[in-house]
Amino acid sequence: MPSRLSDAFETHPTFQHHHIQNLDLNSLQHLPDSHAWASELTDYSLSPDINGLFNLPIIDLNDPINGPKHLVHACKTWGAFQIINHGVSNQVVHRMEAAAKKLFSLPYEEKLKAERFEDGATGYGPIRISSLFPKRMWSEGFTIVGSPIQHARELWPDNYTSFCDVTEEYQKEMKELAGKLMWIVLESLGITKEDISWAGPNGEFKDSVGVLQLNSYPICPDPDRAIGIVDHTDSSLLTILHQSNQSGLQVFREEIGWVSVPPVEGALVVNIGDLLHILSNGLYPSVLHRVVVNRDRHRLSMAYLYGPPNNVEISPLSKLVDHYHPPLYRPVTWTEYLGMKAKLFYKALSALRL
Ligand SMILES: C=C1C[C@]23C[C@H]1CC[C@H]2[C@@]12CCC[C@@](C)(C(=O)O1)[C@H]2[C@@H]3C(=O)O
Ligand SMILES: O=C(O)CCC(=O)C(=O)O
Ligand SMILES: [Fe+2]
Repeated sequence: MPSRLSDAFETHPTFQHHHIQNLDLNSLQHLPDSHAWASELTDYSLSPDINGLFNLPIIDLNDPINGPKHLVHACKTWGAFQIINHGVSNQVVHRMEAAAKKLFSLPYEEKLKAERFEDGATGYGPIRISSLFPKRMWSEGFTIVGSPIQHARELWPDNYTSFCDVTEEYQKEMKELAGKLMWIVLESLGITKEDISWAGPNGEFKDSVGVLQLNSYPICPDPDRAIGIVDHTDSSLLTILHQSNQSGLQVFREEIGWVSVPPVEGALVVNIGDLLHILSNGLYPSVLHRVVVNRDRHRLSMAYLYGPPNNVEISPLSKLVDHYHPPLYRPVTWTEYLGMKAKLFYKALSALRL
């Protein structure tokens, strides 16, 4: 039985296709065939005037009256929302953003020194799911599970501590906010601290695990035929996302389509992931989202994927289950679920259906 999150990466390595070469996206004048997706991908974006009719709800965490009301609606219909007054200082976010920019603007050969291994968790490279697709995505990633010290040493032998300090500070802030958000979301379902033993005696989610995913989307010579990150749901309980001041993120709404989420200065985007979908017995479904790229401006994002402690089995909360609402999913640990996702991808959640 795997017990650490990184075991999921060792037991389920994702192999890169031999026929797709590693390319430095930042230097390409034309879209190579390896990155050219069928054009139906980006065709489905809403036109700007229609998109303006559908706005991802913005929730003020300091508003005890309207906040919770908007939250329930957002969780049920969008699977995502933006938050303001979240308590994370702008400085911390901007320090992390600057560190990420510094990393991605290194020469390609330098970045490869910090490459993520096929069976590893931390490091530079295409996102983990990219090997499941015949085409490459127009993005570079840097995944951080725990401390990035070994990889930072490769990149900046004489000055690796500053990158580590900034990520540590950011992860700490994110973990605290994620715990806070968990209770806001859970309380909206009528769940209290007694209902979740793994949250710890004070409900502080001390042993919960977070993964920091930095994403860079270089300027793209042919954005209509490329995709930054293909449509997916996150495996997390919830994900806290900072997007730099450049649009690109889209969330899928049934009967509407792909809605763009314009960046709001100082706001963070929250996505519901598959594990919260399971925990809420499907009441709060995980959100399908993707990233489109553009011709003029580089884009950066930082996603904090928050999950339960390793070894904790997530299953529909008993308070949400009764004779009329039978449990829809069988119990699963995050590690086990990541392994399923690496094999089944879109079908991973339904494979857990009872
Ligand atoms: C703990 C996680 C969760 C991962 C895999 C692993 C490390 C990085 C996460 C992401 C981040 C980018 C999208 C995604 C789909 C990907 O390819 O890598 C995510 C995936 C998941 O949510 O399933
Ligand atoms: O870049 C973004 O806005 C989204 C990134 C994302 O979906 C992820 O890292 O899981
Ligand atoms: Fe995502």
